[in-house]
Amino acid sequence: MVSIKELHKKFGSQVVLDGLNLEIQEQGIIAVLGPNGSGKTTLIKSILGMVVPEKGEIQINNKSVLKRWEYRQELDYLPQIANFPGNLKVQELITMIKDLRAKPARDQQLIDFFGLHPYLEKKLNKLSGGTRQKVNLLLCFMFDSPLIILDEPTSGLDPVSMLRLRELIRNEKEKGKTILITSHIMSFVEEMADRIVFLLDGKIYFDGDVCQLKSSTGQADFEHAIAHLLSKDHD
Ligand SMILES: Nc1ncnc2c1ncn2[C@@H]1O[C@H](COP(=O)(O)OP(=O)(O)OP(=O)(O)O)[C@@H](O)[C@H]1O
Repeated sequence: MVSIKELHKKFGSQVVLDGLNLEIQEQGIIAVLGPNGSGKTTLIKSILGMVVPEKGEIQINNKSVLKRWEYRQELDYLPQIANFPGNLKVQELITMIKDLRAKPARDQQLIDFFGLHPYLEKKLNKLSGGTRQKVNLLLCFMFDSPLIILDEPTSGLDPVSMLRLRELIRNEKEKGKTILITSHIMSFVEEMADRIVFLLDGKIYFDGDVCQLKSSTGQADFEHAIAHLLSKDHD
């Protein structure tokens, strides 16, 4: 589904991606982890065509994505920070995104699911951070694309909403989708991820499941295993 070969990206003199290779051919949940600034968002934005790499190749469904935008119709994206105009009302935003994408949408179902009815006529800049995130999740999940990319989906959510999000992601996985997630919430990653991809020094430093991560780092619990990988950053 996603094939990335020898991807290089610099910002000025700062090398962020340094010949990164990644193959995602399976369905399920893939967590992209790494220290702050390791390039997770840059990798995601490269897949989306929002960051243009200097070198390398990204293919989705065996087609190169560079300067071809149609493939975006087949993916749903939750940005880390969504900057919509603050004076738009929630319902106006939902309608605008539906008009732009022109695909069938299950907005009503997700409005019920996240309890967003009381906020539909409120302006975005009047919402709490968590409610705004629920709106962002609705915008992402209301279309039915086979590839879903979630940059920090848990951001600002209370425990009940976190449970809802887990349920939503699991349902999408059961439909046979591929879901790429970045998160700093390790309990969430441990519970949800089928595969962990850990970025360090512009490359994939670890690629495997939670059990393999624990055994390869010699750590019994997940947070310590991740901390062990992070400590390599300072060697
Ligand atoms: N548009 C840009 N211009 C200049 N530098 C950038 C730009 N985008 C990202 N960077 C730099 O590239 C590096 C990687 O950033 P990126 O956001 O991909 O990291 P990340 O792994 O997602 O970090 P975090 O865990 O903090 O979200 C950082 O040092 C960042 O400052």
